[in-house]
Amino acid sequence: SDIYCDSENETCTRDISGEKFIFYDVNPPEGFNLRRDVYMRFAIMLAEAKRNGRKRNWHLVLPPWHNLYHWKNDKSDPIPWSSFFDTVLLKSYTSVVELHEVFSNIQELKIDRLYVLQNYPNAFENGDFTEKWKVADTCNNYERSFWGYKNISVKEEICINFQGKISQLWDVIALHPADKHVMFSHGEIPLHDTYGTKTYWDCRRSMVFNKQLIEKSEQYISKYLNCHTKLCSNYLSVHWRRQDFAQYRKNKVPSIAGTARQIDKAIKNFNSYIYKVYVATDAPFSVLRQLETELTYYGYTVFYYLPSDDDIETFKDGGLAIIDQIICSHAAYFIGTHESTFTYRIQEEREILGFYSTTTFNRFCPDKGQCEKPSKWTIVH
Ligand SMILES: C[C@@H]1O[C@H](OP(=O)(O)OP(=O)(O)OC[C@H]2O[C@@H](n3cnc4c(=O)[nH]c(N)nc43)[C@H](O)[C@@H]2O)[C@@H](O)[C@H](O)[C@@H]1O
Repeated sequence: SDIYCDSENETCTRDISGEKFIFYDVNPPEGFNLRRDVYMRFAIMLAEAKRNGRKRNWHLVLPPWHNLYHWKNDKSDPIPWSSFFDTVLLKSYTSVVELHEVFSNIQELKIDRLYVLQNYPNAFENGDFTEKWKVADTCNNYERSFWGYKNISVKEEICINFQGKISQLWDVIALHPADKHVMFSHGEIPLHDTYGTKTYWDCRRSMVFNKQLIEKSEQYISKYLNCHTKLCSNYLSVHWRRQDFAQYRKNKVPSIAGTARQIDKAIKNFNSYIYKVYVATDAPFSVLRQLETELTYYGYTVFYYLPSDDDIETFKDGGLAIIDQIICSHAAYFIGTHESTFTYRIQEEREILGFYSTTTFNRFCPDKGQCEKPSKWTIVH
């Protein structure tokens, strides 16, 4: 009803004059996989309101991937969500738009209100964590980058101390009911209304990777790992997070020899006919080769995805990480890294694929000391 076509020029445009948009941004050092969770919080907030017949004219703007701290190769242009995800499926979950789509009708964007979210100085005032928000007296510095877009500006900035569930943001938005473009910075501060519920998983299932990434990963699985189904039975996969984890969490992650030992033990306990190990890692190549040597000693053949220059150009750091995640998610058995959101997203993917959760919620332990079992976030249909 809001689409107007000009039959002479054979063009159609959408009248967006009555439409309203939520923009959000995330703390710069946060990585790709936490950002995916932050997206879900906003998408669910909007979807749930719409499910209750409210906020029909509201849309969520997908913040482009720009200047991610871990993505050394992708520092220039903002990357749209379609480079990584099937946006048709994202849109089927709730009304989301890419930022470049917002600019299909306008040259410049003035955001009515930018709410800079910030934590309360003491989250447990009086010993309790209570949900609350208020306009803050003092503001933390927030550097506006607008994902590299030079034609975005803000009419007014308001700092909000915030703690608790994301749906409270509707009350914040209600401070200025006439606003059409509202932005939240530090989108990671508000929490999910419910975690691990059907609502969570309905949204999670709509986050399907794009076709090129799926095809590339499936080609690898078929060609090198010799598996031609979704639930492979002939290889084990690991997400071996190193870099800052190996440096700053020494007592939480295993040594290289310890890693190989744990992989061997897991295979012997699970299915001793497996002899292929797929390693997804952010470790430097020399360290990966050391792990390979250890695993070869145990009799395993080690696989990893080494992108060509063309692959790097096409898929970018984000796509290469996703290819690793997809290959891990199809393995007969998976071992991940404790407290890594990269690992969590693989575990979710495996839940969606239908693996037994005993093959999924496994973690590397430190060589010595305590090793509590990983939490199990099993799927709800
Ligand atoms: C402790 C926190 O951990 C958080 O990391 P964590 O949850 O593992 O998960 P991510 O934030 O996604 O990891 C950061 C980035 O590291 C690369 N990376 C990590 N593991 C792999 C892998 O197996 N393969 C490939 N190709 N790339 C990998 C990838 O670019 C990913 O976007 C950090 O984002 C935070 O800054 C903080 O350091």
